[in-house]
Amino acid sequence: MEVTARAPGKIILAGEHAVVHGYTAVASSIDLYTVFSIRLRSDDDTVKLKLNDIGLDFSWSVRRIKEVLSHLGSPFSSTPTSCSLETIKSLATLVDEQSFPETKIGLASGVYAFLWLYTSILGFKPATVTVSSELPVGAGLGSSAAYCVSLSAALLALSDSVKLDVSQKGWSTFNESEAELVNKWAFEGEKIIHGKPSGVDNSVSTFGNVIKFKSGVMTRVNSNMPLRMLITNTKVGRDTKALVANVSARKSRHPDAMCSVLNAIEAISDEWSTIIQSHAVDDLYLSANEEKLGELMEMNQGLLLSIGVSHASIENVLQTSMKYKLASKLTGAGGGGCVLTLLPTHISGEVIGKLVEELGSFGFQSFTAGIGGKGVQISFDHSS
Ligand SMILES: Nc1ncnc2c1ncn2[C@@H]1O[C@H](COP(=O)(O)OP(=O)(O)OP(=O)(O)O)[C@@H](O)[C@H]1O
Ligand SMILES: C[C@@](O)(CCO)CC(=O)[O-]
Ligand SMILES: [Mg+2]
Repeated sequence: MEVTARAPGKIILAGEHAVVHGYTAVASSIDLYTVFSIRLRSDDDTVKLKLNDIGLDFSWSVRRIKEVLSHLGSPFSSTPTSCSLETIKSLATLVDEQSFPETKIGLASGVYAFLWLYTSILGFKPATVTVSSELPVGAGLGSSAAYCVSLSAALLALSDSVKLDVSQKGWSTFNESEAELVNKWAFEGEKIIHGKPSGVDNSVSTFGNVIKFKSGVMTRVNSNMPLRMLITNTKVGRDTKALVANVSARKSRHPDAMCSVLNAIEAISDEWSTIIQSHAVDDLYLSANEEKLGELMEMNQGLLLSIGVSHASIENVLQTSMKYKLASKLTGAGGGGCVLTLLPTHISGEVIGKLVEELGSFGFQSFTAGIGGKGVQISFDHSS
């Protein structure tokens, strides 16, 4: 039997970085998914990992993984546990033995997260594991969270901690407490990749839709607005862990100024969630609200610039969209990656086409995605 789990990426509508420091953010899932498939094997004694998006394959013998990790007493699938620094060093040994290419070394933490979640949840069972994603990796759309959530979901589906109806056909969802367990394990994986994640990305990937997130607590937001965003990938590579660490360093150098900025960001997030929950009584009301959201995005972007996470490529997208009187902000950790441009209902397809073309002339890639769909889902294939 093969188990497949898929988890969505996300956009942060307001509040990235501030949320790491206990201030509110608002985020939404998007209909682009990361998919993990796991097939347990009895004919082989290896754990094989195929990372299709980054073109890397790994194969560890179960004996070797046990040698390095069995003292930890795994599996402990019902008790999400943090990976210690010492264990990360052991995981690095397992990865180094497979001669990780130097040029892709930034991606190694994802493999550490895989090994940690795999052995903690399933123990030492041979399997072939494959991942592929519709999300750009490391571009602000929550690829790391979608990776950790879909992996945790597939592993838990094979563990004793979750009892699913494996005869179900097609995609099915977890119940609330199972989803909570998936989310907690995914957070442990995110910690290995990010260093200090707030938990917003794994929560929105697990539960889907629009959420508000503050100090580790998620609140569902019932959005009543037809939101449309153009997502532009500047294709400038960046690393969430480094950007989050830089903001923390700036906060310790300028605690008062940073506190004011982060409070201002929280006010923007709160206003965002109030506006999208309100019911538009007519077109005039809707376009007034769209205008307000555009202004909030401009203000949020200005504050993100002030905390040092914008980038020349992001500013380029802002300037270009401004020519079309459209508001934009970075999404996710910034430093490159993706930018959101609000597409109000009145804007014509022709204008959007021109903007996309102009952004394309800089080498950027723009696309739209469905906003606010389902969270993590699971399916079982008995055909082999
Ligand atoms: N499909 C994938 N295959 C392999 N590794 C992945 C995949 N998706 C994510 N990763 C891991 O996640 C890391 C990227 O995470 P990072 O947090 O830097 O960016 P992001 O999650 O896309 O953006 P943000 O956190 O700003 O939303 C990669 O370096 C890799 O370790
Ligand atoms: C930059 C950040 O706020 C959002 C990344 O999508 C980090 C986090 O919340 O973990
Ligand atoms: Mg991430």
